[in-house]
Amino acid sequence: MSLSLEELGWSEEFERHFAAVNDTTVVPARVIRENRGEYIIHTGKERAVARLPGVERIGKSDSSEYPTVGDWLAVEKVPLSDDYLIRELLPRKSLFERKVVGEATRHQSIVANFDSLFLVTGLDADFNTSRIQRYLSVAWNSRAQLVVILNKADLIEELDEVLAAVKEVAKDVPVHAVSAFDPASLECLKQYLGTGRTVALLGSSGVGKSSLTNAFIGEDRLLTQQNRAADGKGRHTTTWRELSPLPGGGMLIDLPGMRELQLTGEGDGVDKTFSDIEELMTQCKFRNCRHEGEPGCAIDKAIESGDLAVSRYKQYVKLRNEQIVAQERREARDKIIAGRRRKIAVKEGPVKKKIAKKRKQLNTSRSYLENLDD
Ligand SMILES: Nc1nc2c(ncn2[C@@H]2O[C@H](COP(=O)(O)OP(=O)(O)OP(=O)(O)O)[C@@H](O)[C@H]2O)c(=O)[nH]1
Ligand SMILES: [Zn+2]
Repeated sequence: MSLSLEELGWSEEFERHFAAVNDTTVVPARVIRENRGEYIIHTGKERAVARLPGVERIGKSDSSEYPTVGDWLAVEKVPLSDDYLIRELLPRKSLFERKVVGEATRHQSIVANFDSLFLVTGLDADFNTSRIQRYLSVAWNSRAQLVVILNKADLIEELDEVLAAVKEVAKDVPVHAVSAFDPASLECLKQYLGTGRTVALLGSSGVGKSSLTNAFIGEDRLLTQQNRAADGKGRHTTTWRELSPLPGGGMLIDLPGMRELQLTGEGDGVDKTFSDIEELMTQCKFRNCRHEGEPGCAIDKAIESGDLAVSRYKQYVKLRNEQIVAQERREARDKIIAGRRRKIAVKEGPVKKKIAKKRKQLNTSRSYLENLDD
């Protein structure tokens, strides 16, 4: 299938980056799928396979240095072959990464260069606002427009109540209640789509991402592509994820369902998701306030007056603590890597001090929190 570069999401920004590569043997291409180090790209003219040169396949300290779905590349045709060689990874305008399951600190890039990230949850028995807060915290610094999507709106009666509760935690992030089975309800999402725009869907397994994708792409087309992907290399793919063009313009990708999204300790947006609480903390009378009922504690006062919900505060402390632990692990790992690279001892003092300081700021003890009534 032929698609113009603009339809694939090309823009002046990438044009500039591409021009800087300054190599007449390369053409631009977008990664639409990744398969264990093999990339399916689209050049605007054709779909093809692209690979990294042998020497670059290993040895990068962070996986975000490798191309991922959504990336724009400068690629060069391999002589006497249909394949391409990856010459350059163009700078990204947005990136979403997550922690690799089972490994404390390694990151995995998931998708790049998307304009909007749909954080999808289902309005069924599993629904809770804490998960939305977690998703917002993890995704905040992806540099894309975040949108909270409440799917399965057909299942509940007290929709207004739930919407109000979600808007409360989402602050300035738009919230839409939809049903994948009701096309009219999806109209409100068209504003994020259209030619050149890329949308990524993120959410736990079962929230209805595939159903939404089907609704946007059109079931027939998705099935056709799925078959092609499965038989293309004779491989069966269990997790389906490919950047797909939409009939109405724009590109969409359904990210694999994740059980629990974890903070990475770098660039997390807990502070931004809970900016009201961070702001309050600066107003406590004592700079080293533990927020455990000390005189002049602004948190205490806000809880008392009902301006701050205890549940919101508890969720904040939980996510911040998680972030600090992730950060410690990350810093320890970075130190080991740096030490190995330079083969010299790394001074630990300053890092430890920094962590100790951060810890102190969040000293509200577990027992104190547990005794606060929601
Ligand atoms: N009532 C209702 N059910 C829905 C809606 N959207 C999806 N479902 C159902 O929810 C279940 C899960 O939907 P999927 O689209 O497979 O969910 P998913 O998020 O893609 O799940 P994974 O593929 O595991 O990541 C299916 O039984 C769907 O039929 C909706 O808007 N309303
Ligand atoms: Zn305080």
